[in-house]
Amino acid sequence: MTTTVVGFDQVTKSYGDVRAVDGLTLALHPGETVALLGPNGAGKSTTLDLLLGLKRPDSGTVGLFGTEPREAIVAGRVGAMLQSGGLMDEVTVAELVRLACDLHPRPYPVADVLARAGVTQIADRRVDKLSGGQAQRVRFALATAGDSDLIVLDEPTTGMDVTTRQAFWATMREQADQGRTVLFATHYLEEADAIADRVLVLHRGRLLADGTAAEIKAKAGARRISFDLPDGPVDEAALRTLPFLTTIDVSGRTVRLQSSDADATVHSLYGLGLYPRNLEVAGLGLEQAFVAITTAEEARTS
Ligand SMILES: Nc1ncnc2c1ncn2[C@@H]1O[C@H](COP(=O)(O)OP(=O)(O)OP(=O)(O)O)[C@@H](O)[C@H]1O
Repeated sequence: MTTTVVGFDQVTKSYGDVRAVDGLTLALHPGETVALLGPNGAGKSTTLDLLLGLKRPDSGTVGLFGTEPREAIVAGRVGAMLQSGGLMDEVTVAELVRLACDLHPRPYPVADVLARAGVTQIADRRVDKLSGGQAQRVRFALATAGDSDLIVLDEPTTGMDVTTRQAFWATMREQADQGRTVLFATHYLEEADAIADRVLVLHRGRLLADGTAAEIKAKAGARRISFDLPDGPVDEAALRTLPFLTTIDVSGRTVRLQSSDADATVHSLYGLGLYPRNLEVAGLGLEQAFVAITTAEEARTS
């Protein structure tokens, strides 16, 4: 019995000159909820396609539960919700979900699958007549038609309204609490921050960061500083001389900075003879940390 759910070993995949996945080594374990982040074109979808056996690596190996991806998928160990997953025309939601249940070696009752995905009310609608958010819910139903050990989701909440999104993540949490591994690619960093217990940051097909959201924020190293300067006009040029500054934004008398050494920056602020009011120093959010890490990598590699 292996405890590695997903194993990538030195995996490379190119499209012509574009190296979409570049020497990726990675192991995911049971019960982990893992967010896959990265700018457009970072290789997220290609990584998921490789994992699902939809594409073959040029070199390296991809394993699911210690076997070939296709073997694990045929055994029903993986439920997937892909961005591109077109839904069949001219069938109803219930018919499509029933088909997915029929194909799964360990199916759940159709009524339960419909209810969990919140599509019971639209079970008799044709799938080609659904709104974008409704179609996403149906894809979610298809990914959870049976008892799978790994659930793979590519930008699952795109087009979902707030309530649907919250219900969706509550269901995914239940799945992880029951020991399943959930892997999702997203551009919603606040979702990754709230849901994932492990965050992977991909950049040009390489793994740039791998850790908890807190570790990724710490890795970015920077902190946010904000304050008001109520006395006299704000001398932005003087502020730009502050040490360890990474960004500066002046709006009226309010100044927002990012610094890689907040203590030193604030010390120098007083050194400039300024008297900041409402001074706040805080860590970066995951979104800002993500931007800081990927921007630094762009600068390093270009
Ligand atoms: N079928 C293909 N043919 C040629 N190039 C491709 C193909 N699929 C992807 N690419 C290229 O490979 C790189 C990685 O693409 P991929 O779709 O995996 O990234 P992504 O991180 O999922 O991006 P996004 O966030 O925009 O969905 C990109 O440069 C993309 O243009």
